[in-house]
Amino acid sequence: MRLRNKPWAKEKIAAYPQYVIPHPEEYKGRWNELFGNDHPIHIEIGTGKGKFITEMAKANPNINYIGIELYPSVLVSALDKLIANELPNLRLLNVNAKDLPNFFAEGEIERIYLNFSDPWPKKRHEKRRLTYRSFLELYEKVLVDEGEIHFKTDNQGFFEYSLVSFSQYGLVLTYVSLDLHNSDFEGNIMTEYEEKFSAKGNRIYRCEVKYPPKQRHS
Ligand SMILES: C[S@@+](CC[C@H](N)C(=O)[O-])C[C@H]1O[C@@H](n2cnc3c(N)ncnc32)[C@H](O)[C@@H]1O
Repeated sequence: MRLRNKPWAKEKIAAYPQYVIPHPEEYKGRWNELFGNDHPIHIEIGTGKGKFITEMAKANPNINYIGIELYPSVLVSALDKLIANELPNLRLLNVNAKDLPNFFAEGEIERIYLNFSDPWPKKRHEKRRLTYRSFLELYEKVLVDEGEIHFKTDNQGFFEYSLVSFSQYGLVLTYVSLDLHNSDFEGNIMTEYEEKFSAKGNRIYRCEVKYPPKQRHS
């Protein structure tokens, strides 16, 4: 995707190492030193242009947020929002989620947000879906005991697939809405894709799942 890898985007990201952390592996196990506190860390995978994570960070100063996005040309919009807001509890990473355990220690993350992840509808692309089993394994490596995934999408097929994938992995469903914008869920923060799809009249699906307690060794 040449369009998504424009050099100007990489240059802009490189100019703000205080916001888009250039070598995140150096902070593995000590992200709270970077934030300067022991607040819980929530990450969004596929943060896109950053509306959700920026608004979440503004609304919840006692939670540290990290937005993870693969494409520099998309992440620059999230960076612009962070520059404009100077939020001490938000940082961005220009990395691939498949490398998460290189950047975070076991139990370092409390919650993962997956918002409007690419559905990859073709069966042969199943392994690329961010709710595929191998990703659930990666998330488990970095999450706290009984860590959570909060997931929303407008794609019914992808939502149903993800519920099955979560269940087969042993995750416990703690919340589900089959029509988020017509539910009693309070405090929803819309993402860029959510605004676009709901304006078209698409229904939004949302769920929360948590990992079962980790095995304790005596
Ligand atoms: C459909 S967009 C949704 C963006 C945003 N969450 C929203 O709701 O507006 C999905 C985003 O996930 C990013 N993405 C997909 N796979 C990823 C991965 N393995 N690691 C990091 N980002 C990824 C894509 O580059 C894209 O920006």
